[in-house]
Amino acid sequence: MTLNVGHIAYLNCVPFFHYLREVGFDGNIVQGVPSQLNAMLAEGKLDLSPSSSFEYGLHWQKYVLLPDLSISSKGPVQSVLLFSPCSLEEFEGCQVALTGESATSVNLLKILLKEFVGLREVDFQVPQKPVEECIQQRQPALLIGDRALKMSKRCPPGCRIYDLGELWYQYTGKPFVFALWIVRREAVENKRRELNLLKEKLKRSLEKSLKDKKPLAMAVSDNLSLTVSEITEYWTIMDYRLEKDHIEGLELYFDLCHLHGLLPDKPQIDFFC
Ligand SMILES: C=C(O[C@@H]1C=C(C(=O)O)C=C[C@H]1O)C(=O)O
Repeated sequence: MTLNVGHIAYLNCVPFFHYLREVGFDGNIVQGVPSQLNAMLAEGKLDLSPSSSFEYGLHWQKYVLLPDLSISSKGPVQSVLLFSPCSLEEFEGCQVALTGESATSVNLLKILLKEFVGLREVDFQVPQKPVEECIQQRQPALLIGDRALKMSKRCPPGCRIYDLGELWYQYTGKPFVFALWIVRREAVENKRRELNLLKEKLKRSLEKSLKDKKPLAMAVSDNLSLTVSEITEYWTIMDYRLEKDHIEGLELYFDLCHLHGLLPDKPQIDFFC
C-alpha cells in the first residue's frame, strides 16, 4: 500500500527528504506549511508527517510518534522569530500579529509571555495582510520557517528580534521540540510494513544529509536569500533528535499549554514500534 507523507516546505525539513527517493522511498510526498499539514493529518489525508508538536498534543488519541526524530533546538533556532519595536515587558495591552502557518510556535509565544514574562492582556491575531507588512509598520509579529529567516535579513531600523527557541531555553533549560513525526494510528494498523521501511529510510536520508551538508545547501540556496554557509550553519544548530531531554521539554510545553487553557488535556506520548 502507498504511504502518503507530508513534507514541511521549509529549509529545516530538507535533510529528512533530500535523499529519501535515492534510498528507495516510493510513496506520495505532499508539501505544505505546518498548519496545512496539521489539517491534512487530522482529516486522514496524510498517513504521517513531520508537523507541529501542538497538533500531536491536540489530537494525541489519533496519533503515535516515530521514535528518535524531531525538529528541535537547544537554544536559538534562527527561524521562529518575534519581531518587535519594543521589549517584551511593554507588550501589555498590545496587539501581536501571528503567522497563520504555525501551531506550535504561536502557542509557545503565548506561554512565554504569560508564564515567564508575566503579562495578562495581549491580543493575538492572524492578520489579513502579510505578517511582513505588520513588521514594516512597527507592529510586534511572529514568523516561522523560511519567511522568518528572510525577514531577519531585512528588518526595519530599531526592530528587535526575539528567538523563541532561545527564550524557552533561557527560561526552562530544556530543548524545545517544534515538530514531531506524527503518524495516524489507522496507518499503523493498515500500513505497518510501509511505515517500518520508511522509518529506516528516513534515518538513512537524514544521516547522509547531515554528514555532508554542502551539496544539499548548494541545491537549495538559489531559492533563498541565504549563503551556502548560512544554510549549513542553520542545519547544524537544528537538532533532529528526540531523546530524553527533548521529551522532558515537550512534556513541560504540553503541561504549560494545559495550564493556560490551550490544550484540553495532558497528552500521552506514545511511539510507533
Ligand atoms: C523550527 C521551526 O519549527 C516549525 C514550527 C512549527 C510550528 O510552529 O507549528 C511546525 C513545524 C516546524 O517547521 C520552523 O518552522 O522554523
